[in-house]
Formats: sequence, structure tokens, C-alpha cells
Amino acid sequence: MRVLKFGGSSVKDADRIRNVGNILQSYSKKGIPFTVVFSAMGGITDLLIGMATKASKGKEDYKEDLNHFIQRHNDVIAELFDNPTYRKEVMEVIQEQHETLENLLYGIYLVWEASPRTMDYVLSFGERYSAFIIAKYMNQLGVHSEYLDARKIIKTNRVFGNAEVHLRLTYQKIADYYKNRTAIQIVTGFISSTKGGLSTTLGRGGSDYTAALLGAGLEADLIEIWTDVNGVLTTDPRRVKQAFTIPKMSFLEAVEMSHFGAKVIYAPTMQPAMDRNIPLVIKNSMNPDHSGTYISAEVNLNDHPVKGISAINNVALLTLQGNGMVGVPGTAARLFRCLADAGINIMLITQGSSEYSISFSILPNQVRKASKVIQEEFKREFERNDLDHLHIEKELSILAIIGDNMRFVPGVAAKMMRSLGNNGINIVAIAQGSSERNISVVINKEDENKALNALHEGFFLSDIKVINLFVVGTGLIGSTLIKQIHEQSQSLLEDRGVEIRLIGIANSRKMLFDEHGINLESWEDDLSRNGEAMDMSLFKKRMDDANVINSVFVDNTATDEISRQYRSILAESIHVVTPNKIATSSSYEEYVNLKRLAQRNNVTFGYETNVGAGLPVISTLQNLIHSGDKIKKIEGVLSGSLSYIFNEFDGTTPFSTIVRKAKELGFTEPDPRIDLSGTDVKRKIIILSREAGMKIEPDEVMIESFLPADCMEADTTEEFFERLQDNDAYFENLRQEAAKDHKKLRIIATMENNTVNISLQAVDQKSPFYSLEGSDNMIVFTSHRYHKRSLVVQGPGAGAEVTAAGVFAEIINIESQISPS
Ligand SMILES: NC(=O)C1=CN([C@@H]2O[C@H](COP(=O)(O)OP(=O)(O)OC[C@H]3O[C@@H](n4cnc5c(N)ncnc54)[C@H](O)[C@@H]3O)[C@@H](O)[C@H]2O)C=CC1
Ligand SMILES: N[C@@H](CC=O)C(=O)O
Repeated sequence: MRVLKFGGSSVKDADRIRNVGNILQSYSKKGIPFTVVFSAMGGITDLLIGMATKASKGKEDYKEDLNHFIQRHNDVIAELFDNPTYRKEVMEVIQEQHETLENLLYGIYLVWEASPRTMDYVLSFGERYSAFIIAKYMNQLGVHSEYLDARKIIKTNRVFGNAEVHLRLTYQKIADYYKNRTAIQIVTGFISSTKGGLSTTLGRGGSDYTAALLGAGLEADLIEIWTDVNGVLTTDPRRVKQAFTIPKMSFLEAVEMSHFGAKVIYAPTMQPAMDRNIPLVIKNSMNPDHSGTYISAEVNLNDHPVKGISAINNVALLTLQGNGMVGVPGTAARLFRCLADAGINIMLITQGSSEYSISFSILPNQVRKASKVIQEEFKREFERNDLDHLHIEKELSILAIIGDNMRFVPGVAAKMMRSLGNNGINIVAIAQGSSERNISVVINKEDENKALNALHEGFFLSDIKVINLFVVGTGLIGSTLIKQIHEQSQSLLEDRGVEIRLIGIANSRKMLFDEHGINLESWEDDLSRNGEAMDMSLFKKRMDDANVINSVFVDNTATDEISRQYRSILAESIHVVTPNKIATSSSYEEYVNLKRLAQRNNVTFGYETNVGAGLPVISTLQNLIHSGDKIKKIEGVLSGSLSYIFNEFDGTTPFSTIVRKAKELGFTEPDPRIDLSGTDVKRKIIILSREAGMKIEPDEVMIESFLPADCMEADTTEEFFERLQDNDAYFENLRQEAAKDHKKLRIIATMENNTVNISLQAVDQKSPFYSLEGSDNMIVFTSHRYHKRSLVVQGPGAGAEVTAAGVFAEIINIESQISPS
């Protein structure tokens, strides 16, 4: 025998009832013996409570609710019953019930009173209507069924509203009633009666309880709870899109999940089934082919250690602390006794072994009462300052990871903390029972979504890591980066299990957000058509509000308006990756602070492309330093554009034309004066010197300008080019002077003996810089370990493809940092 139970959502209208009818018909055809429990149609119980409450306050508009109630049922009957005989039969009975309910409510309205006893009777109408209508409908479908009012078989005490069942008597009555019955029994959920026949109700989760009682009384093989989701999910699917059905779980795991907000099953009411070891299955009436979740006593040691993650949204944490607690037996007992006496339910308790404080969480609406009873209980201790003030924190959430197998696996708690910590989520309190089936943390409510996603990714989706990008700057480097990500996204997913989602994008004019990911093909059109005006503080707010895990901010601009924001972005535990050199080459303090901030918040501050574009210059230097080497000298051609310009400058083409070409090829800065003035090289050598351990400020770099002064005085880029053209002869002269001695011109930056300088030099064939080509950079590190022969990094040091690829690589590398395993 199976017991099936359908909740209100499965029978909320005629369509849903037809759907349930099809399910039951197929069971009947397969010859599976079963009985079915029904809740009231979705929303009906609330409607009944509302109308009775209004009537008890003498409000006449209860009648509107009543009419709505009557109309909903009449409509369902009209839709379901095409057979006139059935329809007439049903309507006659229902009409009578309408009148009884109407009279009952009128009585409440007259006496201005609805006692819990009366209320239970009013509520019984909901289930009685639904089960009766469905029983008749099943007969119309040709399935021989009978309506069973559970008040005949479920007997309780007289605690109206939340009655306690006389189990033995009830089981006996169930067994007796079902003996020799051939028709399928269609039973009212939630309602019961006293031995004397007064209507009672079974409290929260009541229809599940009815199903469990029937299961136990009939010694059923299986109890099927039919709802509107595919079983118990790993977590709340409204918060975590990747949540999926847990195929199997133990009774105790189900109990833990239900305590922590999984609404699918109210496990305490399942006790009768658990006592008699009757498995349950949670299924979706809108998707009957889905196997749902099977819940039994069995614990499979091969199962994943964590089965589910649940959350209790909005709790308060109270902390009682003070020296007067240390080593004093009975403090905890007094605290929890006074709270229990006040009817305050405690959801989580934590106490450090120092015994200095006890923290516990309760619902926020109980804080005032809890505070009052604690003040009274510990009045003397507070007066004597043995206890500090009661500390109250609100706007918190409890998150719990749940699983039987956690107790066999070390490192689960560590993984939990790491997943949260890597996403900048502060843990206010931690609790783990010695059953090790549940580890709970208290966090700020505003972090709840992010935390659920971080944990879900950490425990269930370690095969796929999502990186959420916020990109500012869509010029040469920005647009090339997005193109590269688009081209590479499929293989990144397949080969590395990394999904890169572009959540926000902006240029100097517009910004656009989509938490599901901006289309990487049409982003340009979408941004210009649908984007809103760019405002960096709003961009940051949107980024904070999105509160997504593994967030990476990418600055592809050349402005300090954006780089000034890194501090606050890193402080929010958002990774920063940038080819923009302004922050790292500004004051030493800023450079150090940003690095520290990133470290403290466990995020990447990635600026490898600041020097040498896509070449591994900074990482090579960092590896030398981290492994204990000491840098004696850095010498380099650090500008890709200047390298290109001087490599091309052979007398056949004027200097200014080559500079224009360098800009067209994407080698120069957006403003080429930054390159030609030596500022870009200065920024790079500052960064390298700092990485090598030197505390250098920008004004300490000695730079020999090689540009005629009038060029630098140009107001616009175009004017700059014109003045450069006027000076073509000057540059040609410099070139010829060098060429006379078989030398080539190079801008070389040097750091040695705590001094840094940049100069235009004519180098001969013996110099490593002589044979550079294209936009080559060459950086020569001389160190304690590399003193006979230097370590050299050489290659193209500018250009959209190589630079964007360098930025891309830093983004991908963040994956290893977010990997929780
Ligand atoms: N071109 C190269 O080879 C290399 C460039 N870089 C760096 O890459 C960065 C980007 O260079 P490009 O793409 O060539 O520049 P670009 O001028 O082509 O693009 C800059 C982008 O930033 C946006 N932008 C400017 N100010 C903004 C603001 N206040 N708010 C929002 N967006 C703003 C612009 O709208 C534009 O989309 C620069 O910092 C440059 O130094 C670094 C290494 C190599
Ligand atoms: N403008 C820069 C580009 C890389 O930083 C250069 O010329 O090297």
C-alpha cells in the first residue's frame, strides 16, 4: 500500500486537479494499491482564517471573502464535471456546505468571537471541500473512489489549533476503517477530531502528518509527498540557479534541511513514518516523471559529504558575556531556562571554551522579550558589572551545510570557511553539533545570496567555477579582451570548467548590467542602445548590490578616475585586474596599500600587464624575490611603442609618420604624449623597482627628456603630431649621429644602487638592446643568483592582442584562487 499526499499547490485550480487525476488514474491502471491525502486548494486555508477573523471583529466584509471562497469552488466544480449527474450530486452536497459555513460565520459575526475550537471547525471546510470534490472527480474518471473525512479516523486531544494525536487509537481506527475496502480512499489532510467528535487540526505541516499517520497505521511501503518542485533541492533555487534535486537522503538529513528553511517537507510531522521505517518520496505533481527525492533510514557512505545547504533568513544574535560567567556553573542553565519559560525558541547556540560569552540566535520579533527576561534573570550580575551589556545584533542569517557523511570527512568545515572567506563574507558565529551532521554559520543578512552561491559552488559545482566580470573600458584593450573571452569561452568551460560571465560593462559614456551575463557577441550594440549613463559610483553600487561570488573588476581605462576606486573595490573582496599603470606607479603608499588590501581580503590585485604587456615580467621578478634572490640591477627597453618607433626609424620614413603608425597599431597609450614624453616608461620602471624592493616615489626618477619642448606644449594629440612633424629633422639628425658610429637609438630605463633613470641612448652591437625588433621589450635582471649571466625577458611589449591576452590570463588564474578544493 502507498500513501500519496498532494499539497495545496497541486490542487489550486481545475487544471491542477485534472493533472492530479491523471497521476492517480495511471496508478490505478498499474494496479498499485494506494490512498490519497489532500490539502485544501492553494490559498483556501488563509482565506478561511481571514474571513473568520474579520467576522469575529464584527467586520461585515468577511462576506466578500466568503463569496470568493464559494465562487472558487463553484468554478472548479463547473470546470471539472462535464457529466451532469456527477455535477448535480457534487453541487447538492457543496451547496449544503456553503450554507453551513455561511451560518457558522454569521454566528461568529454576531457573537464577535472565534475561539480556537470554532476556528478549527471553520478550517476543516477547506480540506473537506477539496477531498470531496476530487473523490467525485475520480469517480467521473472511472476510478472507484470514496471520500474519507479524516475526523473519523484521526483522534486527538482537545488542544485546538495544534492537537496531539492519540496514536494507538488512531492507528487502530485507520486499520479498522481500511479493512475490506476496495475503493480508493480520498482523505482530508490536516483535520482530525476529539474522541467526542469536535473538529481539531494538526498544526503546521498538518497534511504531511496525516499522510505519515496513514502510512504508519496502514504499514505502507511508501509515502509519496507530491508538491510543486522536483523534490528536495540542494538549496533554495530562487537564490542559487544551479540548485538541483538531491536524489536520496536520510531521515535525519531531511529533518536538518527542514529545520533550516527547506519548505518542501516538514520533517517533525514525519515522525510516525520514521518510527516505522517507511520511506518517503518527494515528487513534483507538475513533473511526475522526475524521480524526486527518496528519503529513508539508509545512510550511504559513498554519498557526497554535504547534501544540502539551507538558510534561515533574518535572525538576531544575542550575546551574554562577562567575567562573571567564567567557571560559574548554572549560568547557561539559567539563561536558557528563562528564555524557555518566556516561550522563546533558540535556533543556534555557541560558546567558546573560555566561557566568557554565550551567543544564541532567535527570531528578531522575540528580541525585546528575550532582552527583558535576561535583564530580570541576571539583574544582580549586571548591577555588579559581573556581566557586560547584553549584546544584540540584528539583520543576520543562519546558513547551514547538512549531510550525514560530513562526520567521516575531515576538511568540510575548512572548505566551508574558505568558500565564504574567499568571497569576503564575514562569519559572525559558528556552531556545529557533535553529530557533525550540520555546520551552521551566522552571517550578515545582506551576504546571504552570495554566501549560498559560494557554498553551493564550493560543495556541489567544483567542476564548474563561475567568474563574474565587471569591465570598465571598452576601447582597444577592453574590446579585444571581450572578443578573446568570447572566442575562448567554450573551451575554457570544457577544458578547465571555468565559466566567465560578463555581468557589468562600461565605457566613459554608458554602462550596462545583466546578472545572467551580457551577450559577448552583441555587447557593443546592447551597451550603446540599452546602457544607462556611466557613473562610477553607481557602477560600484551595482557591483555591490549584485553581490555575486568570484567577482572580478577589470579596469581597461587609462584614467585615475577609475584606478582611484581600487581601494574600495578590493575592500569589498572583489578581485581587481588591470593594464592601467596609474595606481601602481602613483605614490608608494598607494601601491603598498592596494597590495595589502588585496592580501587581507584574499583577492587578486593583478597588474602583470602594467609592464611588458603580455610578457611575464612582473611575475618573473616576484618569483625571484619570493625565492630569496636580491635584485642588483634592472635595465630595460620598457616601451613597446618607442621600441617600434626606433626600430622602424631607418631614414626612409619621417619620425612623425612612424609615431602615427605606432598609434594606429595600438602600441601607444590613448594619448601618445604619455609614451613620447617617457612617462609610460617612468611608470613601468617605478613598478619594477618597487617589486624589487625599492621604496621609490615618482619624483625620484631621473628622466632625460628627448622630445623638443614645443612638442610637449601641444594641447591636443593632433597638435602634438603637427609639432612632431615640424621636428622631423631634429630626430633625423639624432638618428644620423648614432648611425655614423653604427649605433641604434633606444630609450633605456635603469634601476641600480637605489637610483632610477631613463635616457635616450645610442647602443652598439654589443648591447643586448641593439637587435630588438618590432614592438619588442627587453628586460634584463641582474641579481645575486643571476650575476654572471643576467635573466632576460624579451618579446612584443605592446599591442591589443598580447595585452588583452595578459589581462585574460590573470582573470583565468583567479580560478585557482577561488577553487575551494
Ligand atoms: N596598448 C597597449 O599595448 C597596452 C595598453 N595598456 C593599458 O591599457 C589601458 C587601455 O588602453 P586602450 O585600450 O588602448 O585605451 P582606449 O583609449 O582605447 O580605451 C579606454 C577606454 O576607457 C574608457 N574610459 C576612459 N575614461 C573612462 C571613465 N572615466 N569611466 C569609464 N570609462 C572610461 C573609454 O571610454 C574607453 O572605452 C591603458 O591603461 C593602457 O596603458 C597596457 C599595456 C599595453
Ligand atoms: N604604450 C605602451 C603600451 C604598454 O604598456 C607601450 O608603448 O609600451
